[in-house]
Amino acid sequence: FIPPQVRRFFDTQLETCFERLFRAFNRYTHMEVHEDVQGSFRGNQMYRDVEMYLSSLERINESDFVRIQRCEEETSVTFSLPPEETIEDNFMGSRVWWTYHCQQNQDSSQHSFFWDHRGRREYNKESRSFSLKMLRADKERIIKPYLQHIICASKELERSNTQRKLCTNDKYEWDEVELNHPSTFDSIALSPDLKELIVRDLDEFKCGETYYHSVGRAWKRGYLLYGPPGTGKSSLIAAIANHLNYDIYDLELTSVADNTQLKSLLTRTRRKSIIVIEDIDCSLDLSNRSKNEEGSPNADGNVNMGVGEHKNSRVTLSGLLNFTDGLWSCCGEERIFIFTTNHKERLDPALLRSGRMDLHILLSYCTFPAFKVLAANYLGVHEHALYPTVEKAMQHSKVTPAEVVELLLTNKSCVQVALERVMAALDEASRSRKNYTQVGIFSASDVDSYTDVVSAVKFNLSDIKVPASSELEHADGKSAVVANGHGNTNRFEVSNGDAPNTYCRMKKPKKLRRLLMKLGRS
Ligand SMILES: Nc1ncnc2c1ncn2[C@@H]1O[C@H](COP(=O)(O)OP(=O)(O)OP(=O)(O)O)[C@@H](O)[C@H]1O
Ligand SMILES: [Mg+2]
Repeated sequence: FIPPQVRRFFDTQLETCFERLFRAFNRYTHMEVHEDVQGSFRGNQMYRDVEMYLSSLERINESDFVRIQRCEEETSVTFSLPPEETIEDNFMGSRVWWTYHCQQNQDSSQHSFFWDHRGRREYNKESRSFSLKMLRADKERIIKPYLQHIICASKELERSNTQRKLCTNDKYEWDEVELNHPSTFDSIALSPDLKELIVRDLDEFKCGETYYHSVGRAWKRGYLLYGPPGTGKSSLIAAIANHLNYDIYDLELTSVADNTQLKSLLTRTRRKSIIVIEDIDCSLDLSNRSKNEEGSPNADGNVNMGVGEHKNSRVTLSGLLNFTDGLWSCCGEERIFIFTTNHKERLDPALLRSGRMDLHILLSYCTFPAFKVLAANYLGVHEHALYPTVEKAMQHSKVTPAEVVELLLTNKSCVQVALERVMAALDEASRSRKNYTQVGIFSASDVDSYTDVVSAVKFNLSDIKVPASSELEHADGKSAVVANGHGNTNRFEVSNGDAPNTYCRMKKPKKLRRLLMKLGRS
């Protein structure tokens, strides 16, 4: 007998009342994440994030019911929830529960569709969703950071599932190959303190997004790796890339024509990447910013900054500085710059300052702890009767890890022989260090390549600058001889256009002088 309008009014009122009553007693709140989004072909990204995040939770393995799947070409299996199963998660001290729902769509007009890999329209006959349950009291505090945490975790998981790249530049383009370098922090021989320092620094950097932004800095870090050849600089770069799961951009500065090209290349690097410039002192004349900026105009009115064999390159030091810590450094986030060199003293202080090269890492000759790592990796031995002798020899003598590796590798079938070979190499190195002096010969014809020493020789003999710890032995307006005390070759060669600087090791400097005079005459 009640008219429908009145009934409807009471119905809704009653419903609202019951709802309020029910909510007042319900401690939990629920949220839903559906796979499909109306009007979007690409579906709900948050659904995919949740799906990936939940499959990574360790607790999923402990569930009574789980789905196991493996895609073609994948080596690992993934776990997921079957319909109506619930999994618990903890975040910021609170518990939350996720349940997976899957319903058959009865009405075909409700079928959403997606495009398959052949570009065909496929219909979803199921509607899938996750529901999230948490305490009402926790909602305001945790919901935003929790969802953000899921997004970050799923991005990281997606990234770790995709193949990393090693890219190198060809003028404006990056060419990519798969990065499969096996070097890791376990395989690389470094002193334990140094290893710990680097790993800690990398981990802090990786989790430092909020911190970097809060202090107003671009989220990037610079490392300078320096030291003699064969001490593991390139291997360390690969280990860093493997540790962080980043791509490597190996920037070949000598094939970059100018700063515009450099800008174009660097702005097209992806985030989570390491930008490497190997042997930076050889890539370009980066020793002096003021000298570069005042470079002499060439025929087409441009300033030619390159030297020696790289005359075509017009990348300037300031162009590079701008990217490493300047206005352009904020283009692209989460990037690490790594420069390597065998001669740190040749680099401009502007390049070395904190903010550009934040950490200067010296990779030097093999120390005993580093040797033990190599011996464990290559020979599988952790202790040996010869170890104390090797340790003692290493305090007085220098061999590079590359030399040690070679000896261990070629004698891996017999530990005793391998260790004896290493001892012999140490012995040889210590004897030759006592007897020889290394000299560098710089020819006047190579005035472009070795500007500091050579142009001084050519133009003003009294102005010759030699690197610290080196000694000028001889200068005659055509060539200069500089001795620096540690040698790595016992050949004697006279420099020419193809070999602009040549080092030789001589037992008797007097004999060298006589030889030079003879060469001068001929
Ligand atoms: N610290 C190290 N730990 C393990 N292996 C090393 C180490 N240093 C060198 N090696 C071995 O020696 C070889 C040469 O090392 P790497 O190319 O990393 O040296 P580098 O310092 O980059 O030399 P260069 O200055 O000539 O480029 C590598 O194949 C690697 O196996
Ligand atoms: Mg190298």
